[in-house]
Amino acid sequence: MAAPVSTGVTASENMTDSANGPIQSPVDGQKRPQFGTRFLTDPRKVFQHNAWDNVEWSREQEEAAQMKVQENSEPLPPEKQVEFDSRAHEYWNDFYGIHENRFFKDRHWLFTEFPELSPRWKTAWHSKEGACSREEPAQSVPNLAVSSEEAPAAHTEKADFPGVSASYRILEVGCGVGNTVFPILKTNNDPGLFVYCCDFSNTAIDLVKSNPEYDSSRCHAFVRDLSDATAAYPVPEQSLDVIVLIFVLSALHPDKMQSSVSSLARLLKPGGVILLRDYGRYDMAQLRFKKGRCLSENFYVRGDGTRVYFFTQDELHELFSGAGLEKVQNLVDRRLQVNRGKQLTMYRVWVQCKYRKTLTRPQGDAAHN
Ligand SMILES: C[S@@+](CC[C@H](N)C(=O)[O-])C[C@H]1O[C@@H](n2cnc3c(N)ncnc32)[C@H](O)[C@@H]1O
Repeated sequence: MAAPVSTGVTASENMTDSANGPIQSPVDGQKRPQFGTRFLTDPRKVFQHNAWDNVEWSREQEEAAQMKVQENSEPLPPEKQVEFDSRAHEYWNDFYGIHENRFFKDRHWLFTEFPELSPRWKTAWHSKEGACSREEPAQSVPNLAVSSEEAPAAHTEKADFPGVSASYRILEVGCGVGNTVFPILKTNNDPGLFVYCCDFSNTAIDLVKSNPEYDSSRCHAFVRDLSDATAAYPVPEQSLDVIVLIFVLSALHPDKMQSSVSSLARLLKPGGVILLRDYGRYDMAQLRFKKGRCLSENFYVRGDGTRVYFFTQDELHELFSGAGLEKVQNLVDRRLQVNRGKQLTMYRVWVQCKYRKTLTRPQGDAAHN
């Protein structure tokens, strides 16, 4: 079944439901309790529901997608590429100027998929598989990560460090207007929590700061270009427990992804994790790009000037392991969305990753054995 084709894709069309579709996949043996309830076993019944979980792709479907991408892989000329790169933040400013905070919806899946954002979560390293343990309450878990006091203040003076007394620090990069940040602040009432969030769109950050739920005693929003690996963050290296990347890495030029991920990895405490959810290869949004929108392989510019890359699991693994992080989770989430009225089928593909900074265990610490 072919994905529907539209003309003149803009960020708003292209990203509809991108982050809101429930996630299901039993990949990696991870238990994912909320999702995975509806499987399409009889293709004749496809229009009986709005969505199907964990959809298998046939080889023919994969090959057809590959061919469609191939047909539309002629890159735009270099001067256009440079313009889209140098003015990237302006295109996003325009996007938020138009949509303000009405576009991206809050995510109900956030805490089931990423319990690291929930209250009482601590970076824990003692589960048998070596993966983060979501069940362990904070009190029973040795917090092996270095504290902010011990962490080297590489980029910032301690006096300038918002949230210096916090015991759990989350940074969201590419936070937009706060559709992840505000649910975290609302749901996670841990008094030790501090949330940093940044975006290179100053329009988006102004909207975050003007939100009545913005509380500067618990949160610090700032403008920052992720792709500028030399620019400073207002936190010391090795001071963050969690970094969240939701549909943002895909907006960067592929050449800048590795240095960007590596600069983020330096901010993580040993034991800290990067959580990512982003577009997967052959997602409907990729297949519906028209000719003349391709920038380089699997990288496109939308009608409104914003850009998007479509990842494979392997590429993300390379990026995170290239930054010295180890895999906790790397899965692909394939979902079939159905427009019953128009009898359209839409194959969505997302990738979800958790990568952590290896813990360097202090010598002679029995708690770690
Ligand atoms: C698809 S939106 C996702 C927004 C938000 N994470 C969400 O899911 O609601 C991508 C966001 O990344 C931001 N962004 C794109 N490139 C960026 C960069 N180089 N540095 C920082 N933010 C960037 C955009 O301004 C936009 O807010």
